[in-house]
Amino acid sequence: MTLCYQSLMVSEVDVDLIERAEAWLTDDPDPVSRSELRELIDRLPATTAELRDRFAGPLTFGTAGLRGPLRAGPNGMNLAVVTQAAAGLVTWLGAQGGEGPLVIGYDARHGSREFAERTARVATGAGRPAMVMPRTLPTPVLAYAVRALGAVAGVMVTASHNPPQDNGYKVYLGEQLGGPAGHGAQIVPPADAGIEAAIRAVGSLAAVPLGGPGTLLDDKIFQGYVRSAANVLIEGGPRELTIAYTPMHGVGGETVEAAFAAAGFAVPAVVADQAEPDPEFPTVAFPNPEEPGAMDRLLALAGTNHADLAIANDPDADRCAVAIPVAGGWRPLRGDELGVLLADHLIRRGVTGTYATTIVSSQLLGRLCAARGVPYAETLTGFKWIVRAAEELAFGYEEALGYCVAPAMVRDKDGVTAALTVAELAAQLRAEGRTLGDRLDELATEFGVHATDQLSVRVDDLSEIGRAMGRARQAPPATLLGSPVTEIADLLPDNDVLTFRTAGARVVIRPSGTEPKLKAYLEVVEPVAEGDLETARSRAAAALVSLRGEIAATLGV
Ligand SMILES: O=P([O-])(O)O[C@H]1O[C@H](COP(=O)(O)O)[C@@H](O)[C@H](O)[C@H]1O
Ligand SMILES: [Mg+2]
Repeated sequence: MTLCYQSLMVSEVDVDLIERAEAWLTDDPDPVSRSELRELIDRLPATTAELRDRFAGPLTFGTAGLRGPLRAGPNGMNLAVVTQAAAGLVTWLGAQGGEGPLVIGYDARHGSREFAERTARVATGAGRPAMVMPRTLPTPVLAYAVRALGAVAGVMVTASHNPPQDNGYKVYLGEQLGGPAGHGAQIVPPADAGIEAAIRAVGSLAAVPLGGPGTLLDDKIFQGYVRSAANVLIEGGPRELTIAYTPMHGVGGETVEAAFAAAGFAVPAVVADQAEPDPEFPTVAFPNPEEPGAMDRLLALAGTNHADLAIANDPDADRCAVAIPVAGGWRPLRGDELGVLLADHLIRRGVTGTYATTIVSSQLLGRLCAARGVPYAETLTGFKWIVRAAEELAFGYEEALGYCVAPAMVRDKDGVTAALTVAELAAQLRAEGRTLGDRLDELATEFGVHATDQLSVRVDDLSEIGRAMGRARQAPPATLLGSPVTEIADLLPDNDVLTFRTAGARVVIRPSGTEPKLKAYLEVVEPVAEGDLETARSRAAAALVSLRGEIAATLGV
């Protein structure tokens, strides 16, 4: 290859970079990506940093699959990367002796459908049957389909709640390769590393055979999901409830409406300008119900309608956020609050099996389970771990607004069945003249106020996260909120997770596996003296504010 790019200014490293970029470009099946890279090369050295970033490494399976910005090169989501990922996946499935079809779903993001179709053609090209979802549908419908269709594996093209410029690739295994607890769950080690190795071993993309489009699934899969979702609830229970809902410009709307109708609820009022899928997510800064302001339109609608409950899904509808009416407005529940409400509800309903959450979620679930004598388990962050906590899983949740209320139906978090179950609980309480807030008060009085918060730092430069973690490791706090730190637990080298504990507080710090963010999960526990919940709540709230400041100082952020 002749290199003539302003040779005086191009260093040795850049020569290597240009060679890699040229090689990738030549093999890239997408003309738009090719011209994007060509332009970056042509504009060197001004584009050195950008080009380096594009080739900094391949995307890897993080907390929830491959995820990254839509852009050309190995460190982005594009047709070349998807072709390679699909080819690696089907090779690995074959090498493992996996039998059965690959089922493929997609959300409404830019590129999602094209990536799903490409995945199907790579599968059929390798002789593996492919089944493609009939239209844009929620992630939990794909996770359901992996189980319901006896698939060898599943792929969901989605970047969930990430910004519009991102996309991603979630991979699920069927029972044969995933085992009973991993049947229809997202991949974990060693499968993820095995698949990554197979992806790296894919040679020229031009040599990857492309077959037909696979089988387009009909509406039966959707109807099957809706029926099963409605069956998660107790038939004939109270259904009187006014609900406001938003799919947040994502794909949850149709499924939620159908599931609520099938379960006997009145169809929720939907935020009109967020009802249809829109890859630009035009009315929200980030389409993530955890982000400030994302639920504003929902809460306005809930207020106008005098709703009992406001529910939001994230754009791929595997998360569920809930807000409840309080004096003078609406209060979004934290994931930990809804998690313990749902667990408490299922325990009362007599649902047996293990109740699970993650090490970054509230400690209240463990205390509730101990008091009620039900099995409890804790796992690393991510639903791929939660659902494997036990084969006989009753329920799993994580603080990041994820809930699995029906593990025999969907072995992943499911924002639709979670919405139905919280509606069932709210309707039941309403029939008794009580509210979700009342149940939270009872639980806090019994177990103490478990107040949680998250310090989340978004970075432009990923190395900032490593530096902040380094500072916390080198100079951990001796005290927090005036109490001695009694335990420092570091999960390195296996997991980049650091925990500090005092008598009344716990802090867990880790980098996000899905976004360029550092996350510190804060919890303070404040006993309720003589039934004075208000005092305990305000103490806990003040303590959280101080703890946030102390941890920010420890991290230097
Ligand atoms: O994006 P989703 O809705 O699929 O959610 C994904 O990301 C969340 C945040 O992960 P992290 O803290 O590593 O960014 C995880 O808790 C969740 O289990 C995972 O499925
Ligand atoms: Mg999601």
